[in-house]
Amino acid sequence: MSIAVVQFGGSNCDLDILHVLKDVLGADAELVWYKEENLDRFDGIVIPGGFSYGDYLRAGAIAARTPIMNSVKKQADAGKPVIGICNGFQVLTESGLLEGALTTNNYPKFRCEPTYLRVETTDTPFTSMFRKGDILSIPIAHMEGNYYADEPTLASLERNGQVVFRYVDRNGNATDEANPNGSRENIAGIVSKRKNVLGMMPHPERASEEVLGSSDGLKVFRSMLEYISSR
Ligand SMILES: NC(=O)CC[C@H](N)C(=O)O
Repeated sequence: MSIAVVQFGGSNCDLDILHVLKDVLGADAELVWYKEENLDRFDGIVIPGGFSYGDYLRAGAIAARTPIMNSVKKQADAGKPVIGICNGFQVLTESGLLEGALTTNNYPKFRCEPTYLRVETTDTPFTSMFRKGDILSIPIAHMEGNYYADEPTLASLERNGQVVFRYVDRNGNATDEANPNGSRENIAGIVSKRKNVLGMMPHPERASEEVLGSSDGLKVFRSMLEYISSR
């Protein structure tokens, strides 16, 4: 089993993801440069956070048009699991692999802070090891993390069980105060209709070891690895 960690010019969470996959979880993973056009040899893909191409135009807009994204789409169509974290989530919406868009935070500054997330569904390759309603402590670090989708899209995401994480307070309530960026319905992460593509703004790789203050994010990667083994 091998996981591809995609690298664009300006990615900056790539090595953190690699560390978690290889050193913390003992998985086989490697960095793959954005010019790569064939990802057939990989069983899963992670698109890490960062500032790909300086966030010019819109965060993720240029990365979405690089050669590797055609191969990411091909692998997603084949049912392989794909996770986009923060800038990776932005790349996935810009590529059309996920619905909606990430817009500028309602308070238009870069925000880097711990958040609480509620697990809304365990019926995905990325959350099977959680329990529904689990409250996780996972930090955010972004300026364009304000999730937007129109009403019909929000309704269908809800109906299909595609909303995976919501921003909540420490008691698990999805209040306005707990929403760090103005995301519609406190949405912090969604999956594709087929559920094998996850986008989330918070950084599970920054909450994957106790020494970092939380290891709540680790089960996202462990769930993905288990899903790959069971395919
Ligand atoms: N940490 C990140 O991936 C940041 C994402 C993006 N550059 C933003 O600020 O919105």
